[in-house]
Order: sequence, then structure tokens, then C-alpha cells
Amino acid sequence: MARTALVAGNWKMNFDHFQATYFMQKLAWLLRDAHYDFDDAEIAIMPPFTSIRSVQVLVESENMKIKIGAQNVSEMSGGAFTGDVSAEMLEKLGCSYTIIGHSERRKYHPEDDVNLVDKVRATLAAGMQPILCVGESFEERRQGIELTYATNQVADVTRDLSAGQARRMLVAYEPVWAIGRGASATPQDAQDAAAAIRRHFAQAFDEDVANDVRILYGGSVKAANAMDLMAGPDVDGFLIGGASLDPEEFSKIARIVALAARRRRKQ
Ligand SMILES: O=C(CO)COP(=O)(O)O
Repeated sequence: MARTALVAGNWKMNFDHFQATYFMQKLAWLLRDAHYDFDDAEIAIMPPFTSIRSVQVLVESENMKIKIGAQNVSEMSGGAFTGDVSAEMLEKLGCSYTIIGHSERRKYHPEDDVNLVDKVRATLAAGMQPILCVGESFEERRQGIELTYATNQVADVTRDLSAGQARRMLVAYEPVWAIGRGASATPQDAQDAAAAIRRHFAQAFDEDVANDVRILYGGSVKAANAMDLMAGPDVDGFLIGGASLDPEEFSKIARIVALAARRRRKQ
């Protein structure tokens, strides 16, 4: 069974709920106008917490198959944790995904592997799917250790999962040096990392798990490089930052991924 491609927009700390509503109305119109087929490639939007409800209302009222994700989740299940948002709350808001361990969170907040493991578990327990972000900085790439670096990051967080839990994971390979820079990794870099991560799942769990896990690429994805980056058979879609803030550009990327996925299925 082929993996479903995913085009996910990580809005980061952009758009208040008014802007989010406007964006979603425009995106709905663009996708409808293009007769977008959600069976070709799934689309997900990851707004800031404050806009999740607005996005969900729009998705429902427009009757769109767009999925919703959160950019972070608490590892705690509830109670006296000021400022935290639990997995259960996100699931009730209609979220299907949580982004876990994005490099910006690892950099600006004290998130270590123990937190990340607990966030993955909390997400899975609430019936959602975690998108674990990994990827090397320029320094590891300079040393030529980028593949082991990324697979070690995956291993550190997934080590104690059962096969049933592991197969519901998504991994986003986002080399830190390619985020928000305008220049993405090469299609070969993206494929090499995705293949190494998939191999890791095969070795740590089994081939079935490795075949199910979706691996995304992230880092300066835009319409101009999307088709090339989808060339690698292990790249199952994208986690998109800057280009996800422009509905025209984002819907263009979605249509490109849908086309690439359709072609892949025919091969
Ligand atoms: O961090 C990213 C997605 O999570 C990538 O951001 P850019 O697409 O802006 O490079």
C-alpha cells in the first residue's frame, strides 16, 4: 500500500485568527478552483494555538478535507502546568498531527529527548500522529556526519516505542542550514536522508514499519523546487514554513506534490 503524500504548512508564529480565517478562505477557493483531489496528497495546516479553532471552523464550514496540526504539545496530560496545552485538548479541537522537536523549539526552549519522547507518547495516546523533526546544522554537514546525526535523533526519541506506535510516526528531515534560507537541500540530499531514516526504522523495528512511516523534507521548499525534491522515492511530502504563508504558493506546491504522487502511484 503506497504511503499518502503530505503537504504540511507550518505557520510558525505568524497570523492572528483573523488572518488565519482569511488565509483559509482563500486556500479553499484556490483548491476548489483547481479541482484539487485530496486523495492524491493530503494537506495539513499547523497554525499557532490561538488560530487552531478558527482554522477548524473554516475547514468544517467549507467541507474541506484539510487536516490540522499543532506546532507543539505538552508532555503533561493536564493540571497545574501554566502555559501548556495538552494532546487531548488538541485532539478535541480536531487536530490530527503535532510537530515535535522542531529545530526552532530545540534552540529557543529547553526541549530534550526525554521531553520529546513524552510528547510523542502523549500525541499517540490522544489518537493523533507526531511529526518528529530532525536534521543537522551546518557544522555536522561540514563534518560529513549528517546522516548519522539525523538517524540518531530519530533513534533517541523512538527507541522505546512499540512497532504499532512507531508505524504511526512521521519524521520531517529539516536540515537547520536550509530553513528560511531560500536555498533548500538538493533533491539527492533529501532522498539520502529520507532513505537513511527509513533504513533505521527497518533495522530498529521491521520492514512493515519502515514502509508505513512517512518522511517529509523541510527547508526552503517552494513551488519552484517542489517537483525536484519529490523525485526521491523516500520523500513523502513536505513541511513548509515561509511558503505556507502565501495561499497561492502553498496551493501550487500542493498541486505539484499531488501530481508527483499520482505519477509515483502509476509507476
Ligand atoms: O522550518 C520549516 C518548516 O517546519 C521550514 O521553513 P522554511 O520553509 O521557511 O525554510
